[in-house]
Amino acid sequence: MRFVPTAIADVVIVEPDVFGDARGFFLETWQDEKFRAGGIDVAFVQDNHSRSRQGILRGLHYQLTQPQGKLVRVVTGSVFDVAVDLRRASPTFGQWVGVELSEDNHRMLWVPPGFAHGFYVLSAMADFVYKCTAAYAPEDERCIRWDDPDLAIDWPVPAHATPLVSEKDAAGATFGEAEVYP
Ligand SMILES: Cc1cn([C@H]2C[C@H](O)[C@@H](COP(=O)(O)OP(=O)(O)O[C@H]3O[C@@H](C)C(=O)[C@@H](O)[C@H]3O)O2)c(=O)[nH]c1=O
Repeated sequence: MRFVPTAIADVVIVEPDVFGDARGFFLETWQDEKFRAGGIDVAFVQDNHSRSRQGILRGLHYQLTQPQGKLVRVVTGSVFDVAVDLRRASPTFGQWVGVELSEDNHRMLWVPPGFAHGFYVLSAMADFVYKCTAAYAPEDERCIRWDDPDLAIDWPVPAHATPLVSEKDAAGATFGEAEVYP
């Protein structure tokens, strides 16, 4: 299990050991002691699974007073996954990291509390699964537009294509007007 730092401290790529054999493969997706040793010392209270078609973009989501840390991965297909630092006191406030997660690279991304999160589906279909450190609280949920010009996220969207987003996500706030963390 490797814990690979990203350009934003606290956002970590996790590369599990994948044990392939004649039957297929085996990997650990969570192991308390190993993740703690890797700096991810948290307790999870909810697991989620979403399925999306190619071109779908979900995000950028966060919960304001009940922030969720998320350990995210892809079990079918591939996505471009993004975490945005919304901690005003952070030296990387307003910066983002993007990582391709796929069924082939088996990578996970640790998105700590204090970040907005979203992903764009690169494959025909993607099954996205993740663990959360706080329960879903719809009244606490906030959304920043994926294409906010100040964030300037370099989504790998093909020329002349526009990501497909939910009505809720299309109505997201700008980064400038969004409520953020201290
Ligand atoms: C997120 C969530 C949604 N739902 C319901 C509400 C709604 O009817 C339906 C779809 O919800 P949404 O449109 O918010 O789903 P979705 O756009 O997939 O929301 C997710 O996006 C990614 C990027 C994240 O980071 C997650 O934390 C979460 O916000 O599922 C739950 O019951 N529990 C949950 O934890």
